[in-house]
Amino acid sequence: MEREKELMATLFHSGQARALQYFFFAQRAVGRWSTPSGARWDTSQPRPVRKAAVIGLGTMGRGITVALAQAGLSVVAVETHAKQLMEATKAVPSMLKRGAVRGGTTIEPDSITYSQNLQAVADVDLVIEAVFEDMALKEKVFQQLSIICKPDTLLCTNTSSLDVDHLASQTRHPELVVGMHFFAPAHVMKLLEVVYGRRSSPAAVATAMQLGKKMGKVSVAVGNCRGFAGNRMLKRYLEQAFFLLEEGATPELVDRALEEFGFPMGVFRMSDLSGLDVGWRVRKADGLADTSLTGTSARVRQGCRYSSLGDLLCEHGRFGQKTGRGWYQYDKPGGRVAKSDPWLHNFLDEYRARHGLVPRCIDQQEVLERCLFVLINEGFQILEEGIAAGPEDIDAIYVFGYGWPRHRGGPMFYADMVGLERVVERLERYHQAHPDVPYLQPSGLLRRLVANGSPPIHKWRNVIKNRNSQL
Ligand SMILES: CCCCCCCCCCCCCC(=O)CC(=O)SCCNC(=O)CCNC(=O)[C@H](O)C(C)(C)COP(=O)(O)OP(=O)(O)OC[C@H]1O[C@@H](n2cnc3c(N)ncnc32)[C@H](O)[C@@H]1OP(=O)(O)O
Ligand SMILES: NC(=O)C1=CN([C@@H]2O[C@H](COP(=O)(O)OP(=O)(O)OC[C@H]3O[C@@H](n4cnc5c(N)ncnc54)[C@H](O)[C@@H]3O)[C@@H](O)[C@H]2O)C=CC1
Repeated sequence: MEREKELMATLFHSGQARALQYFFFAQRAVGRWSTPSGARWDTSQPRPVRKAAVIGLGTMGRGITVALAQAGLSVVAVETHAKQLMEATKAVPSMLKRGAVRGGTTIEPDSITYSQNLQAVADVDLVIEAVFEDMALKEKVFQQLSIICKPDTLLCTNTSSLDVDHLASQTRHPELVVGMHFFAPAHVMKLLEVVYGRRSSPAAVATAMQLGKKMGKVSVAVGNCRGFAGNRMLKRYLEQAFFLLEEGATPELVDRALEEFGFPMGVFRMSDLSGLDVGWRVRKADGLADTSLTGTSARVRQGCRYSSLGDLLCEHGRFGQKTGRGWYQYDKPGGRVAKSDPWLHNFLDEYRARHGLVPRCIDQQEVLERCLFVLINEGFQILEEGIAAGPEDIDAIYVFGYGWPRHRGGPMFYADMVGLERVVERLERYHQAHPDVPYLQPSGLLRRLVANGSPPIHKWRNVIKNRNSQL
C-alpha cells in the first residue's frame, strides 16, 4: 500500500497520472456517437456489413483481410499479381492462426476467398481498396468497382494521403465513398481514421465508424486533406528527421531518442516497417523526387528546404523491411530485426560531402524538440482547419496509430504539459536557425492560445471555433 502511494505520488509529480487519466478520457471521447461539435454522421443509421472485399494484398491488404475475418465477416481478397497473391494465401492464414492462439478464438477457414479477378467483388457490401499509392491506378480501380459492385456498396480507400473526393468523383455514387485508413501492421494497430469526404453521406461515415468498432479499432473521423490528420503531421516529423541526418545525426541516434521518449519504434524503424516506397510514390507524383538536380537547387523545392535522402534510398531499391534494406539492414526481405548498416553510414557521409554539409553533434533534446514540436505545430493547424474535431482526436490518432507513449497522453496533451509558451519559444528559435523551413513558425492557433493565457486542453475548443468542419 505504501509503495503504491509512493508510486502514485511520483506519477502525479511527473504528470504521468494526469496523462493516463486524460488518455482514457480521449479513448472514450473519440469512440463516441455524439460529438461535442454535433457531427452529422453520429446520428445516422450505419448499414449492416456482412461481406467485405479487400483489393491489393500487400503490406496493408493482408492485415486488413485478417482484421475483417477476425471481426466475423466473409472476405473476398483480390490481388492481380500472381506472386503476391500466392504469398498472401500463405501469410494471411498464418497471421490468423497466430491471432487465434493469442485470442483463443477460431476463424472459419472458408471465411476468406482469394481471387485475381476484380469481378469477384460483385456481391459484397463494402470494399476496402489497398493498391499502390498511385492516383491513376486508384482512379481506374474505383471506376471498375463502381461498375462491378452493387449500387449500394460502400467503396472505401486505404490511401495514406490521396484525395478521397477525387476518388469519389470516379464513381456513380460519390456519397458512398469514404476513406478507411488503417495503420501498419493493420491487424495490430488499433487506429482507424475514417475520412469524411465532401460528398460522403453521414450514413456511409457511420457505417465505416461502426465497422471499425466491430474490428476492435478506435475509429476517428477526420476531414479530407493531403495525409488527413495523422500522416499530415507525420510528414513534418519525417522531414525534420531527414534534416537531422543531413546535419550529422544517424537513424540510430534519432530512433534512440524517440524510443527513450517512449515510442515503440523510432521514426526510421517505423518507416522501414511501413515501406519507404509509399512516400516516394507520393513525392514522385508531386514532382518533388528529382534526384538529378545539383548545387543549391538539389536541397530546395518550392522555395523550402527539401531532403532527397528518402528518394535516393528508394532509387537504390531500399524500400525497408519488404526488400530487406532501408534505413537499416534486415537478415532477409520481410525480416524484422533492424541492424545498423555500414552502407547507410557511408551513404550519409558521401551525401553530406557532396552537398558541403559539415556534420555536427546533435543531442537528444534537439531531436525530440525538432521532431515532436513540428508535428504538434501541424496538429494545431489541423485543429484550426477543422480536419480533426478536437485535440483528443489527434491524441487518440497518435497513441493508437503511431505508438505515441500513452503515459504522455498524446501530442496535443504533451504540448499542454510542456507549456504552450515553451512550444512557441522553441519553434521560433528553430525557425530562426532554419528560416528555409516555414512550418517551424508557430501556427496561428497556437499563438492565439498563448495570447489567450494558454487555457488547459479541454478549453481549446472555445478558441478554435471552426464553423466549416463537417466533423
Ligand atoms: C502533405 C501530406 C502528405 C502525406 C504523405 C505522407 C506519406 C508518408 C508515408 C508513410 C507511409 C504510410 C504510413 C501510413 O499511412 C500510416 C502508418 O501506418 S505509419 C506506421 C504506424 N505504425 C507504427 O507506428 C508501429 C509502431 N510499432 C508498434 O506499435 C510496435 O512496435 C508493434 C505493434 C509493431 C510490435 O509490437 P511488439 O510488442 O513488439 O509486438 P509483438 O512482437 O507482440 O507482435 C505483435 C504483432 O505485430 C507484428 N509485428 C511486430 N513487429 C513487426 C514488424 N517489424 N513488422 C511487421 N509486423 C510486426 C507481429 O508479427 C505480431 O503479429 P502476428 O501476426 O501475431 O505475427
Ligand atoms: N504501408 C503502410 O504503412 C500504409 C499504407 N497505406 C496505403 O495502403 C495502400 C497500399 O499500401 P501497401 O500495402 O504498403 O502497398 P504494397 O505495395 O505493399 O501493396 C500493394 C498491393 O496492391 C497490388 N495491386 C496493384 N494493383 C492492383 C490492382 N489493380 N488490383 C489488385 N491488386 C493490385 C500490388 O500487387 C501489391 O500487392 C496505399 O494506398 C498506401 O498508401 C495506408 C496505411 C499504411
